[in-house]
Amino acid sequence: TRSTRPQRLLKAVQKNATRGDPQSVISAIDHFCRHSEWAMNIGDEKGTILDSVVNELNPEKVLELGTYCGYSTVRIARLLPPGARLITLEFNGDYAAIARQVITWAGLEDRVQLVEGASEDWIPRMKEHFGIETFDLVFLDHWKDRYLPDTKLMEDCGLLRKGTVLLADNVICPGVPDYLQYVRNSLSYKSCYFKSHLEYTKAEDGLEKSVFLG
Ligand SMILES: CCCNc1ncnc2c1ncn2[C@@H]1O[C@H](/C=C/CNC(=O)c2cc(-c3ccc(F)cc3)cc(O)c2O)[C@@H](O)[C@H]1O
Ligand SMILES: [Mg+2]
Repeated sequence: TRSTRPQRLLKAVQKNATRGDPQSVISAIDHFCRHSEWAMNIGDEKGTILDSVVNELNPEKVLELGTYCGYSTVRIARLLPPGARLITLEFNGDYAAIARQVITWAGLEDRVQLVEGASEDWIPRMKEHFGIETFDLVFLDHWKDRYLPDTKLMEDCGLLRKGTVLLADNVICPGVPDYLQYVRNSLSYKSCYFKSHLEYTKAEDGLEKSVFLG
């Protein structure tokens, strides 16, 4: 049967990227998505905004919701100090299998914990299962109608501390209106919008950075 797009993306990484070189993995995926097949990675333009937020925060504990093929996982993990940890949640087994191989090709498996499961099942288990008290950074890039319920769940589970940053992809395209309204109007967040473009296109999209005020 025909291969899937994530399988073809992985092949492109294994063909064009150097093992242990995260930047070459990022470039190989961006080249594949620009010249072969579009895929819903954050991409190079929004990716540089993600990079700047990670570099500014220097986070020890990072949570990613929605791994997909592991592109943003590699972007984040490559900037983390060796002692830091990135937990990424992915409930589609096929995507998780691809992402594991992309992360390993980049040589970042020691900093990344990919959990195959749904965010709503695993957010409540972060403390007892991973010994995580609070996160320094959360990157939201999963189903758009899940950003708001999962944010409220993280609040309820005490996973956010004063200063925790939520960074959300796609706040314009496909859009997350209920989430945006919440973080922009809640007294518990200081929110700002980083205007950019939908990955590999000229369409407008952007990231919303929201600091939890406790
Ligand atoms: C139980 C559901 C909620 N919990 C979840 N827990 C764990 N993983 C979850 C997940 N939801 C979804 N996922 C996974 O996240 C990923 C989903 C991402 C959804 N992203 C998008 O729809 C998206 C879509 C676009 C897009 C934009 C324009 C367009 F014309 C077409 C698509 C661009 C993006 O950057 C996107 O991120 C998948 O790998 C999925 O299996
Ligand atoms: Mg996205």
